[in-house]
Amino acid sequence: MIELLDVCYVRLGTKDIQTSTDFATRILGLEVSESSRNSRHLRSDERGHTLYYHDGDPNDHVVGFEISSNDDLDSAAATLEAIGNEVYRGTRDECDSRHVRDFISFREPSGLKIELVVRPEVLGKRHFPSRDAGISGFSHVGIFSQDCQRDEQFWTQVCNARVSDRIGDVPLLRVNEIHHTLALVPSQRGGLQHINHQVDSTDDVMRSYHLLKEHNVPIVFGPGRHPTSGARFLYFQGPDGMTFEYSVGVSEVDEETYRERQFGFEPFSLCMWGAKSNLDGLEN
Ligand SMILES: O=C(O)c1cccc(O)c1O
Ligand SMILES: [Fe+2]
Repeated sequence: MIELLDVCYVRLGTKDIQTSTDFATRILGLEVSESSRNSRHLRSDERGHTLYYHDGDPNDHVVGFEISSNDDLDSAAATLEAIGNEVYRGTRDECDSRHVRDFISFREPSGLKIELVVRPEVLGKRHFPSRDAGISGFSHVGIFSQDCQRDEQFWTQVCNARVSDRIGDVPLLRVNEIHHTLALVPSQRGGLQHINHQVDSTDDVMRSYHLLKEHNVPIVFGPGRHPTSGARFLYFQGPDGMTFEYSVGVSEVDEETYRERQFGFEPFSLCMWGAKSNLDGLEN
């Protein structure tokens, strides 16, 4: 079994690196930690980077997960190859550009590229974002799934993820004590559905709601509250059509006593305040 410790970064291609950087710093509230002609590393917490933009195809998405050691990386590679996945080992240069000791990559069943990473860099220097959005860190991703039941099996049976809740057949999956690190959202396509950052307070969610509207950033869903994790949330659209979420108050799970719950596939399962969802794959 592959043991995922946490999600550690997202890598996104973009047709316009400057527009994407401006959005990430001036609107979303991240900090540029490294910059080259065709790429930006962006910080949201103590980690060296949690989002990476590079010149390229906006449909090129990668999600990185941390695992604990090189031994675990070798056994993960063997596990994935044994079930028919092609596994790629990162070169020294590729590891250096990610600020990780080692990584492998493969494609999950719906086609999204996943990197399993050992020893991602943490910085002693305090995170100092360019806009005070109240971000406390990168927390979870939604990924599109062409077959939620098949993909849930992959994540739970190969990668040791656990189901915290299901909304219809949409599983919210945890890899540690946080309610979910991964959500599988039905779609014909693969790739990333949304990128979540936690903020400090409901005030931060509401302050951003007004700021985003002032800047004509499309609001996709919210403000609202998820009955599943308990988080107050706001979803909005960033560059290249990517959806970003701010949320606060996501619950933690006691592994010994928690039992997964089944929510109906209906609007109040997504928002207990009654907001209507325009989320791709979760419209109501
Ligand atoms: O936080 C949640 O519970 C949640 C539920 C549905 C979809 C999401 O993106 C979520 O973050
Ligand atoms: Fe989310």
